[in-house]
Amino acid sequence: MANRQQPSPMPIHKYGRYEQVDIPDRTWPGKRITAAPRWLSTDLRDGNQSLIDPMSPERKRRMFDQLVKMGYKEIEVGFPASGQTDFDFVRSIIEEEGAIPDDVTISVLTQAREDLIERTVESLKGARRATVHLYNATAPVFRRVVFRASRDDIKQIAVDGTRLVMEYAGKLLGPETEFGYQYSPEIFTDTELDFALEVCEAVMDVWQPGPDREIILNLPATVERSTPSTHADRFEWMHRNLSRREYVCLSAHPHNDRGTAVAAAELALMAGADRVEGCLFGQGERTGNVDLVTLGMNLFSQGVDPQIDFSDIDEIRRTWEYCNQMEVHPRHPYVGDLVYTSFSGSHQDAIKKGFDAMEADAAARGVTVDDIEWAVPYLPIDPKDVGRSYEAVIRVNSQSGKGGIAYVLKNDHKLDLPRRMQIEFSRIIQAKTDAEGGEITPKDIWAVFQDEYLPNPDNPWGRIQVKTGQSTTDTDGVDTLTVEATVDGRDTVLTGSGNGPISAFFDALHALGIDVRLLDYQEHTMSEGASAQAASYIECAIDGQVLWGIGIDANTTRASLKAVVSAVNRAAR
Ligand SMILES: CC(=O)SCCNC(=O)CCNC(=O)[C@H](O)C(C)(C)COP(=O)(O)OP(=O)(O)OC[C@H]1O[C@@H](n2cnc3c(N)ncnc32)[C@H](O)[C@@H]1OP(=O)(O)O
Ligand SMILES: CC(C)C(=O)C(=O)O
Ligand SMILES: [Mg+2]
Repeated sequence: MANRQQPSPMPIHKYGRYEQVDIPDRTWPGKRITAAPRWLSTDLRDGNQSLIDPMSPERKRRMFDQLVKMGYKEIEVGFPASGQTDFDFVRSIIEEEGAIPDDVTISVLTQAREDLIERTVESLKGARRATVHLYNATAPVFRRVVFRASRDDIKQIAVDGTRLVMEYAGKLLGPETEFGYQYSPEIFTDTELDFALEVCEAVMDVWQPGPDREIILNLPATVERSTPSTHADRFEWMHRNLSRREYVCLSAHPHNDRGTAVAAAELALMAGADRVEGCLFGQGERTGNVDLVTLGMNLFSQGVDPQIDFSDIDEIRRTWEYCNQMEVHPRHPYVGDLVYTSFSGSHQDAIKKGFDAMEADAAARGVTVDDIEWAVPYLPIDPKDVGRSYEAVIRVNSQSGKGGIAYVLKNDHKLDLPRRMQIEFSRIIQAKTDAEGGEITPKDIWAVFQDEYLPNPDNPWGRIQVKTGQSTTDTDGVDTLTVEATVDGRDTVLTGSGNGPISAFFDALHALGIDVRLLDYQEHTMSEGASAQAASYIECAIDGQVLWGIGIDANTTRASLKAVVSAVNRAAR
């Protein structure tokens, strides 16, 4: 197979490759995620620190309440030593009775510097459950460029930091606080694995994890620099090699620099991680942290409970947009304006068939569509489950086909057009979208449909308007029909006979010189109850043309006569 790509002028010599992990008996590729991990939202820390205008206390509070409402039990609420705003925010939620539910742990981040650690621990006084999260970068470039220090010096920063956290927690926090500890070897993804392990072990030697004394070891992809598979290999390696593993909560913190943070988080879970840190809608430094909404919804779409409530995704999004002063992209998974919308014909056709099949399957089993497995093509989840309506599912433009248009008519107007009529009407819409470009709204589709097939009260047209019709059947089964109508503007009484009302009407129309032959006829009720309307569809050959007509009436005979008139009027239009 030929590949005609040519070398580019890009300066590729500037970049090295990431290290692969020698782990030939890796197990993660065969694993599945069958339960939700522990989640930590870092919207108020990693998310907040990357905003042009960090959240005001009021915005922070809105975001915090939203996260609690959704069900997050671990929330990183800030970097209290960064300044008064974060410190005061942490104090405000601790001091306000009931602001932090008893089962929610708040967490705060600090560098491994004594003055910062003291201030950080101080911010947590009186908290019910709190974790201090300490980090220092461990990767070679950071050792050389940022800290200008050896491996041992870097390990010592982590060890000393851990000891200081414990000392200040002992001094400043009372017994009312269930105190936890988290350590992150920042830039884990570029750190030599043996060194990352060495630092984590040294930190554990200080913290002494054991029964009822876990340690959270968070291995951040501070800058995402490898494929998700290598990220997973690194997690599996740490998972296998860490001592005291049963007391370690192994946590992933993927960033999205290569656009694969979600995959990296999922593969890390398959490789042994217990917990994921991220932000709603992928907010965070540079390209963002891993998107907690996508991760949670990915689980949901596989029938795994994310243990987070996404049922009103638009409310979550509105709060997020207000707090971050940013907008969610229209293509953002599960939430963007366009993600449950299909414009293209073959997609719309499949979606319509999918909805129809769901209804039929549910009816056959005597249950509702919500009781059976979701199986609508092109829609990975039921939009209703996140509070979206079906209205936007199908939108029509020049890329659309009959299925989409038929879906709009069925969904909005309860008209289930026969297949050949769908084709006929879609050509009419196609001509309009080709001529005018852009999207045609459901309202416009309906206006075109009414004008084309139904007596349009705003713009009446056509040779014939039926007023009343009466048929009688004699003992031989011959129907005689009398129709009061306006023909070419004059009131007229038409009569005819045949083996049913439709053929009797055709007979009457022959008297006007109209040659009609029936090709197909279908009808259905549009609603239930006393005021139920019926829709009749008729396909006729009229003076050499093949055309559809539709009639809507509470009486099925009148509906069929109107359908004939619709087709006849169209033939003469
Ligand atoms: C990957 C991440 O997201 S990490 C979190 C990053 N978030 C933030 O930084 C937001 C909050 N930070 C801040 O407000 C400020 O950085 C402060 C108040 C904490 C500290 O400010 P400053 O005292 O001015 O220090 P600055 O931020 O410039 O830090 C640089 C110094 O800290 C050292 N340092 C950086 N990280 C760490 C660490 N984790 N532990 C110990 N020392 C560290 C650097 O080597 C440098 O030291 P040097 O001055 O001796 O060269
Ligand atoms: C502080 C750490 C966990 C971090 O945000 C990162 O490394 O990305
Ligand atoms: Mg981060």
